[in-house]
Amino acid sequence: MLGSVVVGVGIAGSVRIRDLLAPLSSSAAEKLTVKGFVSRRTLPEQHGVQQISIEEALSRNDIQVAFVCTENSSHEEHIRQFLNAGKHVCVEYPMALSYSSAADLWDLAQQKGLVLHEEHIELFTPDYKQLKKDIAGKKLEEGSLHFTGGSLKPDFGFPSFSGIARLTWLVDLFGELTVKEATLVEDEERKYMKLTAHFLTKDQKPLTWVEERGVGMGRAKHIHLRFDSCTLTELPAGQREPVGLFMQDLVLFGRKLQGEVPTEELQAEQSRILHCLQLAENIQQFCQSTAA
Ligand SMILES: NC(=O)C1=CN([C@@H]2O[C@H](COP(=O)(O)OP(=O)(O)OC[C@H]3O[C@@H](n4cnc5c(N)ncnc54)[C@H](O)[C@@H]3O)[C@@H](O)[C@H]2O)C=CC1
Ligand SMILES: C=CC1=C(C)/C(=C/c2[nH]c(/C=C3N=C(/C=C4\NC(=O)C(C)=C4C=C)C(C)=C\3CCC(=O)O)c(CCC(=O)O)c2C)NC1=O
Repeated sequence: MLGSVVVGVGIAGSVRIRDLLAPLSSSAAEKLTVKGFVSRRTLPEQHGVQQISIEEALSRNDIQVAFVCTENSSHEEHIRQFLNAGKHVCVEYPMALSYSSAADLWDLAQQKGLVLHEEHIELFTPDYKQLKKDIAGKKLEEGSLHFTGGSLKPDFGFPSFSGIARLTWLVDLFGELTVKEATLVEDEERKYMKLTAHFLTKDQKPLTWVEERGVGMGRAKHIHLRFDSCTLTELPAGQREPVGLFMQDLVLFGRKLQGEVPTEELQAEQSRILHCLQLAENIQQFCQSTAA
């Protein structure tokens, strides 16, 4: 059994505590237990789990794993602390707010012989799984993905990083991309922002990503994907699954801890994650150079 600590008790951290207390039976998630949680606030017990200090979490021998569920701006620092203390880390996406930080963290995990796992629940959603099946083997001519959602606090980072899940979809579906242009429109008073990024695929086909957030905007994704044989204008509705998204991620992390995930799969995942973070950084640079 591996003892774990959950750092940051917001939406994601609370789900992690709940899932660790009731792991999917007969899965690798059952190898994890929860020993405590860390928060900047003083909180009561969460489902019988007690608050501990970060120092205790870092030093206790019965804690071998940390779940980093805080705002994005503090992920890097928390990951570094726990890896340096010899603990495996599962972090909610994005692992860092720059490409070079992420690459450094990965080197550190490798040096220490520890698992560093970045959660990507967007790849487990029924709609995504169905979309991926539906377009398998088709040749993209051009496409767009438009996300809308409520406004985020500033410590979630530049929108190409907080929206890394949309980039992950595009890269997982269409392979490596090149950023051609990106712009950001912001209205701080209205807490509104719209990021538009233009990419080319390896086959030189154009793809557009729009990430739009504002107070009261509903969480939604709109697609327009034109292939050689057909055009998709709506996300397919996938079959709802009995196992929750964060639980599916927990099982994957558990399998990594057990050494059950093949090296090629780990390497492909790491390349995808680093490529997405590189794209996020390129987008940020484009936006900042046009803003200057
Ligand atoms: N909510 C969701 O469905 C999903 C969230 N994520 C990721 O999960 C992470 C957290 O997001 P949410 O839970 O939605 O945000 P949230 O705002 O609900 O929670 C963040 C929590 O971390 C706490 N925190 C911040 N700094 C801390 C520190 N130094 N020590 C201890 N606690 C600290 C805050 O008080 C807050 O409760 C983000 O990285 C996000 O990208 C990823 C996928 C889905
Ligand atoms: C209701 C308020 C609500 C909040 C505050 C919320 C926050 C929230 N959801 C996220 C992702 C996500 N959130 C969900 C799904 C949910 N997440 C949930 O909290 C709930 C109730 C669902 C409903 C099933 C999914 C699937 C992702 C992954 C990215 C995606 O595919 O959109 C993220 C990470 C950044 C991002 O990708 O946008 C945040 C901060 N989600 C919400 O729905």
